[in-house]
Amino acid sequence: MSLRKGSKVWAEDRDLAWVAAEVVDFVGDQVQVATSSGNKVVTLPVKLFSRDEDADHGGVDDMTKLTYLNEPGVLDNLERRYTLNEIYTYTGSILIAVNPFTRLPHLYNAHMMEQYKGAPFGELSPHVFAVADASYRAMMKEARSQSILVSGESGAGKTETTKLIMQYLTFVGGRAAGDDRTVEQQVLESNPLLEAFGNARTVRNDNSSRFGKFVEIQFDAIGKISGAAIRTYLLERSRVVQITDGERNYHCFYQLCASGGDAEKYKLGHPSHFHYLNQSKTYELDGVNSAEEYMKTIRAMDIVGISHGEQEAIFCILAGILHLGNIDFSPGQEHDSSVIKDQKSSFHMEMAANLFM
Ligand SMILES: Nc1ncnc2c1ncn2[C@@H]1O[C@H](COP(=O)(O)OP(=O)(O)OP(=O)(O)O)[C@@H](O)[C@H]1O
Repeated sequence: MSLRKGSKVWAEDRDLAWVAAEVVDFVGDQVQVATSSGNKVVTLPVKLFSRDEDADHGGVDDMTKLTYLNEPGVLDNLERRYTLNEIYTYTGSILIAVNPFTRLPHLYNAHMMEQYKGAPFGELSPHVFAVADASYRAMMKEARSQSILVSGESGAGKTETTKLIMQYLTFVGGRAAGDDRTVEQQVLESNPLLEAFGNARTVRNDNSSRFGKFVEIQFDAIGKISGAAIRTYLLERSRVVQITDGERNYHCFYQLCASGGDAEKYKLGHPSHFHYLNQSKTYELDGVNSAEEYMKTIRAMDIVGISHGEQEAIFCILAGILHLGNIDFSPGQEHDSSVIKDQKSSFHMEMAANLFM
């Protein structure tokens, strides 16, 4: 990059990451810049990046249209768009989504899905439906499987984005609604189910997926959904027995504790009574009712075809785990031996043993 007095640049900033600046002088092999925040900074030329002073106020919808494709330019463009609630931006065929942390229902309704259906990629505003549609069309045209990779740091919005992609694909590949247990309904209901058993509150995300997943949706020759398979990877198992303050165990445990009759049946109560849940004092999630979530989990199990017998077996295991966590031991008479500590521990041991039978 060739610099001269008056060159518009981006300079590093400890608080803002990057700040707009202008070259005012040269000091030996260093450059002095005046930043938009009113500071004068002396730095090496390699630490400065060209800045487009005439950048569109609202940003550009594809990063490839930026005059200078550098990190500060990209971040500035995303910020300009985000301020206007434009959370999606392309970089060629890649879609960048910035988490809005607020519901934007107008972006995802049936009307929007209809709009993106069959529209050439890039013709409409950047959108996750456009990516899903492009892969659906490519599959139909080339008769070959397509993959969509969703990546980002924790809390970036991968789970929500994946659900939107699945929603769109079931929209374009669904059949006229019949009963509740169509393949597309089963595909969609797999989400609340996986989230109940594999998602938990972390310090970064109230609904953090603690596993990876590969979702496969199969289509027939005319583009209708014919089947689906979901493979999960690397569930964070240690969370079942150990959680840090501010975080939670898997949602399913709190749901079962709030289930009313079922909780009584398994001799459960408030999460604060169970060691595997009370290591953290966070029991509730903002805007989430565990009893209602329990009903949703049961409904999802029904729809994906988990029998009532299997459901009961699953809940017995969950309750058994909670009881198991409440068993305490104390040193026994013999060297290196242990005995059940007290009546309470005996009760939980008996419960766990019965539930695991
Ligand atoms: N498109 C969106 N519209 C509205 N809210 C969103 C959107 N994407 C993400 N969010 C919000 O951000 C939260 C975190 O998103 P999400 O769980 O999808 O992140 P993630 O990348 O899957 O995180 P993790 O890796 O921890 O599982 C969601 O619970 C939701 O509140």
